[in-house]
Amino acid sequence: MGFGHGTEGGAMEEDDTEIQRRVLEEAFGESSDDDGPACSAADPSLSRQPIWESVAGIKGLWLCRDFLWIKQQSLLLSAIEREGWFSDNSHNQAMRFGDLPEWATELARLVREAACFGEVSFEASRGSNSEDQDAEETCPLPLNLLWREPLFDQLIANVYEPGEGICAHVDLMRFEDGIAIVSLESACVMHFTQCKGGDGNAELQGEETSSMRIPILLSPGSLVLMSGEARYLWKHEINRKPGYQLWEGKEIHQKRRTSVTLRKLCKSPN
Ligand SMILES: O=C(O)CCC(=O)C(=O)O
Ligand SMILES: [Fe+2]
Repeated sequence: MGFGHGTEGGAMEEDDTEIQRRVLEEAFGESSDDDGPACSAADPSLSRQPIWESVAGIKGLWLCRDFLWIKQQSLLLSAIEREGWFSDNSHNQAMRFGDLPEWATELARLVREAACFGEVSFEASRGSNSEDQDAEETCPLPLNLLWREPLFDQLIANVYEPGEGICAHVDLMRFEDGIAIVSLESACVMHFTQCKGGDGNAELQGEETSSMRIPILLSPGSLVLMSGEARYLWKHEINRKPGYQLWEGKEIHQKRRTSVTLRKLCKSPN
């Protein structure tokens, strides 16, 4: 397991990989080989509880700011670098389907663990109307999604240079509900805009309802989970044109940003 899986030989390389493996075990805890749920209330690998915030006004949108520690963030980044997807600077996006690299499987395990064990902070989620919250909304992922196998079987890694973003979209309908986005390197603002009519049409690029536009700050190491309305009835976008990356009244200094999106493909009809 782990984010380090060098392919080249050499004592140095092996040492590095071994160190990375040990660091990961300390940082992430050993992964479970059990067939059943990988975590329980007594899981000894749990050394801290991530805090989840729901996003006011958007059902099914959850943010975990402290998902990855700094050390974990750099291990994840180096695992992505080792893939060599972006080494010649000619690509800024890579996709994988089916069997994911080991580090992505580990990341998916951490997403599940965080959703299982994380604590919902109603204070941090302030602004959301607690009366509107039903029982399902106290878990960042509905249980039927949380325990599906595999949790994810598709990944996209995106690298954004300053000024680059992603235009408003709803993820394709060929992906199931329950999407995770992990942010690395630098912060950005992601905006959510409600889809007109809310019929969840594939790849909506169309009209929006009035001015419902909700920003969330994606800091490095954070995790976003989208399900239900957030996944189907809201578009998300990252606009890094000058003037759009404002947080608490201040323009965010733009640097390179890397993200990993994890999704699950819908079963194809036989
Ligand atoms: O890079 C991100 O944070 C979002 C990526 C995304 O929305 C997508 O690939 O569908
Ligand atoms: Fe997306």
